[in-house]
Amino acid sequence: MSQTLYVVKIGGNVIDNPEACSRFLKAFAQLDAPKILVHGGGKVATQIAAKLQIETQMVDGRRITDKPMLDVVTMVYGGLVNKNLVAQLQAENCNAIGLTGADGGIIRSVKRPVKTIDYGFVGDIEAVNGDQIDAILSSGLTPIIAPLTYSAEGLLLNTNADTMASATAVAMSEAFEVNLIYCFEKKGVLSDPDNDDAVIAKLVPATYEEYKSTGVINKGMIPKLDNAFAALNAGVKQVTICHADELANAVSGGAGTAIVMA
Ligand SMILES: Nc1ncnc2c1ncn2[C@@H]1O[C@H](COP(=O)(O)OP(=O)(O)O)[C@@H](O)[C@H]1O
Ligand SMILES: CC(=O)N[C@@H](CCC(=O)OP(=O)(O)O)C(=O)O
Repeated sequence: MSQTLYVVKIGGNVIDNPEACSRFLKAFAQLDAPKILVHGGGKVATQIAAKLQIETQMVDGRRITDKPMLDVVTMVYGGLVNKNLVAQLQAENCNAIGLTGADGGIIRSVKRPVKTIDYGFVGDIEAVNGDQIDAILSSGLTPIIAPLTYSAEGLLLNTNADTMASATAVAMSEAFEVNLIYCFEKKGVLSDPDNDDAVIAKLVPATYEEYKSTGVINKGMIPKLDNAFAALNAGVKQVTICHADELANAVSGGAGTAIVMA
């Protein structure tokens, strides 16, 4: 049996809350196996853009990224957020290395083609270099990956962090038993949006479709679950969606929502 690898994604609402983020990083640092952190930061990007009088426009959970917005997300994701996470992890004795998808050529994408909507500088992932990530892990480092990728033409592209986590988990499942954990500010996928304790313990595709059609599952949870099921279908061993405070329990299936095929 191959070794366990944790691929953990942390969302923008937690990153924006210093106390919650610090508790999460402590728990992440203590995971006792090779691990990768993929982070978002959408909320911080929106705040900084507003300060610069750049308006944010989201379509289907994706940010319309023109050149000024690309500059903002590059500074925020690749700089401000990524480097602060790395510094805090160093203090927790986790030897983190901050990377975008362009660093080491780890995640390449293609600029999203213009159909009805022009998303601008947004990338759709084409390839993840699992061997390069494996080499970084083998040197004892923990990659902290920002939601930016690069194209063959040399563009830097804004890329959804949930998708980056899923694609990374899939690529790494050739060499590891990958446990993919999406951490955010709720206890899991809820069967009642008004009740924060109504956590679905196990979510199968049929129930997902039903909750989607009735609107119980909506907004950002839809692409997150599409990414979760895609990862499971492509060889990732375990996928969980949980509260950022419950990472330690979620790795063993003791918290959050387990995403399962049956
Ligand atoms: N059934 C549901 N259970 C939990 N969250 C849901 C549900 N339906 C929609 N959501 C929304 O999905 C959001 C998570 O998606 P998103 O904002 O993309 O996450 P992240 O912070 O990880 O980037 C939650 O903040 C919540 O408002
Ligand atoms: C193309 C696109 O939409 N990229 C996302 C990347 C950040 C992200 O995914 O952050 P969260 O996980 O905090 O939502 C964005 O700019 O919002």
